[in-house]
Amino acid sequence: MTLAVPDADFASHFFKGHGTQNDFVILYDPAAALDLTVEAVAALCDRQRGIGADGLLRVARAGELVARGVLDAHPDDVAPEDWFMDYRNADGSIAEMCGNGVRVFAHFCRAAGLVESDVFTVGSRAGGRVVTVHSFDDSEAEVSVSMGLARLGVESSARIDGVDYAGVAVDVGNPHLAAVVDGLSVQQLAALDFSRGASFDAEVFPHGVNVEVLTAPVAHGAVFDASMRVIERGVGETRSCGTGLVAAAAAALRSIGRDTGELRLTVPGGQVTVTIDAAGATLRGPSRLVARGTLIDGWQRG
Ligand SMILES: N[C@@H](CCC[C@H](N)C(=O)O)C(=O)O
Repeated sequence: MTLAVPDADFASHFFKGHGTQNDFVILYDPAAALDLTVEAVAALCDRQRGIGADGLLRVARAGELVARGVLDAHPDDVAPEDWFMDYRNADGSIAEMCGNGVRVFAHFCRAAGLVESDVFTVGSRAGGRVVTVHSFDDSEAEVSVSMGLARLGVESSARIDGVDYAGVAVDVGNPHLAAVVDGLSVQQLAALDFSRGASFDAEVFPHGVNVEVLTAPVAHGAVFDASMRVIERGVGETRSCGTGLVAAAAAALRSIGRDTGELRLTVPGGQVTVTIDAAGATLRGPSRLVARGTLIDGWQRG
C-alpha cells in the first residue's frame, strides 16, 4: 500500500502526523514552491483557527530549497537530491532539528514511496540524519534516527512556575537545558504547572532554549528508566520532544557519572528509547500518520 501524494503543484493538500503525540502538519512540496511565511505557518498550526499542530514539516528536495533561497547552502552531509525536513515551530519560527519530526518525516517518505530503501538520509538544518525505518504501513511506523553527538555545555538553570531548576546545556543541533531533579517522583513531575513557560539565562541561550525537566534515572538491568516533561522553544509545553529526549538522556547519564548507556524515556505522549555511545545518540520510537486533507481557499483569513 502506498500513501498517494498530490501533484507537486497542488499546494492545498496537507497531511497530519505525530511522534509520541508531538504533532505536525506535513506539506508535500518537492519543488519548495510554497511561500512559508511566519504568519502562514502560525495560522496552520493554530489549534483554533487552523489545523493545529506543534510544528510543520515541509517535505522538499534539499537542492530545491537551496535554489529557492530557503537554505543558503546544503548543510553538512546533505545532498541536493535528499529529502529535506524544512521544520517550523508552531509560532512560525525555524528550528534546526526535530527528533520526533524526523521519524514522522521518514515514515511519510517511506509510506508515500518517495524512497525505496529502509535506510536513508533526511536533511535538516543541523545536517543529514540517517534514519532506519524498521516497520511501516500507511498509518504506523517504528523508526530509529542517528541524532549525532549530544554535546554537553555549561550548567545553567530555568525558572518554571516560580521554581528554579538547575540543569545542563545540551546541543543536539538545537539548544536544550536538561534538568535532572533528584527525588522528583513521576507523580510530582506530572503535577508541575508548565502552562506559563520557562524563563532562562539569555546570555547562555541567546537564541532561546527548549527546557526539559526529568526524574533521576533508575536502572532496570542494563537499561535506565526516566520520565520527562518539556517546554519547547516556539511552542510551549508539548507531549514529547525527540531532541529533548536525547538531551535528557545525555544529562541523565551525566548525573550518574556515565557518558554512554541506553535509556527508556517516558513522556506524556508515550515512550522512546535513546542509546548513547561514543559515535553519538540514536533515538528510536513510533510514528503515526493520522489524516490528510485539503485547505479551503481563503483559509489564511483566519
Ligand atoms: N519537537 C521537536 C523539537 C522542535 C524544535 C524546538 N521547538 C526548537 O525550537 O528547537 C523534537 O521532537 O525534537
